[in-house]
Amino acid sequence: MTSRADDDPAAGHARTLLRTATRYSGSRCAALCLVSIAATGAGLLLPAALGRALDLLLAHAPATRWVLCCAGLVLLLGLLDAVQTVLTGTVDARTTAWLRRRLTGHVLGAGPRAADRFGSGDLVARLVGNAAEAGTTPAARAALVAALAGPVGGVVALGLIDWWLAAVFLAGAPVLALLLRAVSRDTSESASRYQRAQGRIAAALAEAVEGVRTVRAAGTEDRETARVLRPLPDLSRAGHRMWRVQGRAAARAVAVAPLLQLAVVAVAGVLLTRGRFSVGEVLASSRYAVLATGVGVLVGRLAGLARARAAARRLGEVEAEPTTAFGARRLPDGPGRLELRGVTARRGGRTVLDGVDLDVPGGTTLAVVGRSGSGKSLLAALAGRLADPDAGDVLLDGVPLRELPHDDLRGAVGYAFARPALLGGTIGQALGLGLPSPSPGRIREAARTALADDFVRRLPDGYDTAVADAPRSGGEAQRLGLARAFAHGGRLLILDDALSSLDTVTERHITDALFGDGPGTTRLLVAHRGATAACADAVAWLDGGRVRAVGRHEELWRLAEYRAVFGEGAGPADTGDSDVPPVSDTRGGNGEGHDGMSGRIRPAAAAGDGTAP
Ligand SMILES: Nc1ncnc2c1ncn2[C@@H]1O[C@H](COP(=O)(O)OP(=O)(O)OP(=O)(O)O)[C@@H](O)[C@H]1O
Repeated sequence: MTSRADDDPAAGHARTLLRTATRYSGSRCAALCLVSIAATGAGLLLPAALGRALDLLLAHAPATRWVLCCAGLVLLLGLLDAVQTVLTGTVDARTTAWLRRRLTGHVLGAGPRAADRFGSGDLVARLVGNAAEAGTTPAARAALVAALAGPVGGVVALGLIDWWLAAVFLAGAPVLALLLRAVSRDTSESASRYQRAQGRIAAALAEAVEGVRTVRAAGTEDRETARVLRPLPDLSRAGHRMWRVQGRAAARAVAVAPLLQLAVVAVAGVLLTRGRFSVGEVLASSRYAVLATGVGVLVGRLAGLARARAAARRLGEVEAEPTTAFGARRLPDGPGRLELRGVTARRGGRTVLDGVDLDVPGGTTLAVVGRSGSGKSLLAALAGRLADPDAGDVLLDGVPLRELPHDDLRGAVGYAFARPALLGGTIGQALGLGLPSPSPGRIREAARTALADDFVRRLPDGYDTAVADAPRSGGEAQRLGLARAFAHGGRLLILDDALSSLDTVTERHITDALFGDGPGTTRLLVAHRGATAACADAVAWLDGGRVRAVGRHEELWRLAEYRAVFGEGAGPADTGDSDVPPVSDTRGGNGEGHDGMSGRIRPAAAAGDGTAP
C-alpha cells in the first residue's frame, strides 16, 4: 500500500518541512496556542459574566463583583490579544528564517540541478515569497485551533444554558461545515495557481535581467516586458477566484449565521416568556449564538492556512530535489591520478557522453577539445564531481569520487570557470573562498601567478575593495577566477574554458606558470584554442559522445578533422588522409603512451571508438 507521501513526494516533503519548522519554534508555538485558547476562553466567559451582572443590576442586587469581573475579562482580552500579536510575529519570523536557511542550504547542496529544474528567478520567488507565506503555518494553525474553540465553546455554552438552544443551532450547523470545507479546498487550489504564476513571472524576469544587454541591443524591451508579464492574466484569474471564494463564503455565512442566531434568540425569548429564562440568560444566549456562528473568523483563518500550505508545497518540490551524498572513505596520499571508467552522462534526454574512459596520470595535463556541445564542460564537471555520471565512475587516486567525504573532495579539486562568480565581501575574500584559513600572502602569490595582482592593487582599496565596487573586464574576471583556483590548490585542477577571454600574451604567461609548477598537480583543461591544447601533455578529442582520440596536439594536428575543431582548414601538414588513427595507434610503439609520453596520459583500452570516421 502506498502512502500519500509516496504518491506526491512534494506534499510529503512539505509536511516534513512544516513539522520540523513547527518543532523549531516549539515553545513559542505552544505559548501561542495557550494564549489563543485563553483568549477564546475569556471571550466565552464574558457573555456569562455580562448576563449575570445584568440580572443582578435589574434585580437591584449588589453586582459590583460581576461588573468588575466583566471589566477584568475585557482587560485580559486586550492583554492576550497583544501577546498573541507579538507571538504570532515572532513565530512567523522564526519559522520563515528556518525555512529559508534550510531551503537555501538544500538548493546549494543539490548543485546546478535545482537551478536547471526551477530556474533562478523561480527559486528566488520560492525562497523569498513562498517561504514567508509557508512560515505563517504554525501560527495560523494555532490561530485556527483558537478560532475553532470559539464556535465549539459557544455551542457547549448554549447547551449548558439549555439543550434546546444547542439543538436549534446544531440543526443548521452542517451548512456552515460544508461552507468551510469548500473555502479550504477552493482557496488551496487558487493559491497554488496564483503562486505558480508568480514563480513564472519571477523566472522570466530573472532571465530578462540577466540578458538585459541582449534585450537592449535587439531593441525588444516591449516584447520582453510582455513576455515577463505573460502569466499576469493567469495570476489575476487565480487572485480573483481566491477573493470570490472568500467573498461567497462570507456572503453565505452572513445569510446563514444571522438566521441561526435569530433562531437561538427566538427560542431563548420563548423560554423567557415561560419564565424559564432570565433577561441575563437571553443576553448570554444571544452572545453565545454569535460566538457559535463565528464563521467569518474561521473563513479568514482557513483561507490563510490554505495559502500557507500551498506555499509549503512549492517548498516541498524544491526539497524533493535530491542533494549530493558524500561518502566516508578518506582520500589516500597520491599524485592526483584521474580516471574515468565507462562514464555516461545524459542531458535533456540526449546521451552527451557515452562510455568515456580516460586515464590521466598524476602531475600531467590533459586538454579536452571538441566541437561546441561535444560535452567538454560536462566532462570537466564530472571530473571534479560538480555532477555525477548516469553510469560509470570517476576516480581520484583510485577512490571513486562518490565515496569521498565532502571536505576531502573539495580540498583536493580546484576549479576555474569561463565566467567565474566572485562571491565574498571583498576581492581578497572572494579569492580565498573555500580556504579554511586564507592567508593574504597565499592569495597575493596566487594573484601574481594569474597576472591579477597588478590590477587588483590598482583598485581603490586593493584586495579590500568590495567585489561590487571592482569593475572588471571579462579577461580580468577570468584572471581572478584563476587566482582563486591557484590559491585553492589541491591535487587536481580543472580549468573549464577558464583562459578563453585572455589575450594571447597573458594566456601564454599563465600557461607557462601553470605548467611549470612541478609535478604536484594534475590538470584538466577545456581548451578551445590550439595554442592552449599545445601546452598540454596530451589532448583528449571528444566527438559524438566519445573520446575519438588521445594524443599530443601536434600529432593530432596532422588530421584535417582535428584541425577543423579549431576552425582550421586543410593545410600543408594535411596528410590527405582523413582517417583518425585508432586510439591504440596514438599511443606509440610501446602500446602504453604516445609520442614520448609513454604511460602518461592514455585512454583505457576501450576508450574512443577507435574507428575511422
Ligand atoms: N542541463 C542541461 N540540460 C539539457 N542539456 C544540457 C544541459 N547541460 C548541457 N546540456 C547539453 O549537453 C551538451 C554538452 O554541453 P557542454 O556544455 O558540455 O558542451 P561543450 O563541449 O562544453 O560546449 P562549448 O564548447 O560550446 O562550451 C550540449 O549539447 C548541451 O546543450
